[in-house]
Amino acid sequence: MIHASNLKKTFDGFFALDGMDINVEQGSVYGLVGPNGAGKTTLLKTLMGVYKKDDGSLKIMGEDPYENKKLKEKIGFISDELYFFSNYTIKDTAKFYSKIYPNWSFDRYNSLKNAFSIDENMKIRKMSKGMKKQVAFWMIISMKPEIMILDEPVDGLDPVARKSVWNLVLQDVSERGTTVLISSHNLRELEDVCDHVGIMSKGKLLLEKELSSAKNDIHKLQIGFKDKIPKKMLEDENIINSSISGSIVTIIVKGNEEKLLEYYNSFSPALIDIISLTLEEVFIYEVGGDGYEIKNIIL
Ligand SMILES: Nc1ncnc2c1ncn2[C@@H]1O[C@H](COP(=O)(O)OP(=O)(O)OP(=O)(O)O)[C@@H](O)[C@H]1O
Repeated sequence: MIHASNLKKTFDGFFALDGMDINVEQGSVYGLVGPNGAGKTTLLKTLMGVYKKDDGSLKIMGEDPYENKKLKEKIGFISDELYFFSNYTIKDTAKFYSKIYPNWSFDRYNSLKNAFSIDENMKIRKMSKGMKKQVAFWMIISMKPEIMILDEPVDGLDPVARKSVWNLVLQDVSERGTTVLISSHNLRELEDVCDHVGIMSKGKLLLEKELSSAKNDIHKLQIGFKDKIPKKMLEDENIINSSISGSIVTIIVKGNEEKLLEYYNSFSPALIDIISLTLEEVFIYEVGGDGYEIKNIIL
């Protein structure tokens, strides 16, 4: 759905995108994580055709987005800075969007009134930052776009509103197969909603992962023995890291959970526990030697 490779974008000779690659498949919810200045907004604005790429290849639904009005009608964008006509009410804003987006649905707009519980006759200029964000979600879901591109979308929303907008987005994904690309500083926020995560730093993608496989591949085991820890057990080549404290060994190991338990149980431990890894830990172990770099980025 979204395919970019070796994408470059400069500002006065500075490479804000410096060989960026990204692949977002249809129906997936892709989280793009990176620190301040990584180039997330520049990427999203290039995808939206707001910026013209300097180099590399970029295709959205097989087309170049730059100055491509027809394509943009199929994409809903929540920018880091929201642009609304401040004198418009929500209702006026909905009418305005209905003329731009051919898939716009007033049925959907009306059905969402309860979900947002903001008076549709309220003027945008009277709204708080969080209320405007909610209006942005109300509009984008009513647009029924094929792709949603969301730049730091839940910044400024309280936890209840966050939960409610994520539910609406995920419901849209499951009902219509919408493709969603979300940028955020917060890996934890994305962990619950995304099926793919890309880590970006200095204009490049460091790592891209499918989350279900990421979490199933690496395990943390705590194994306790009454007597000595059998040395042979630690010769398993899938072990990424191990530490010993008294008669307990903690290991981070790659592989299938059932097979691992079978292997480690064969050493007759007194106890064996599988502890779930956080996504941050998975990424850190995954990049191995570069772990320090990634640690600074995602924690
Ligand atoms: N219009 C611009 N003119 C000049 N430099 C820019 C412009 N937009 C972005 N940059 C530079 O490009 C780099 C990437 O910025 P960008 O806003 O894309 O990062 P980001 O990952 O979205 O950061 P944040 O998380 O802080 O929003 C930064 O060094 C920034 O200073």
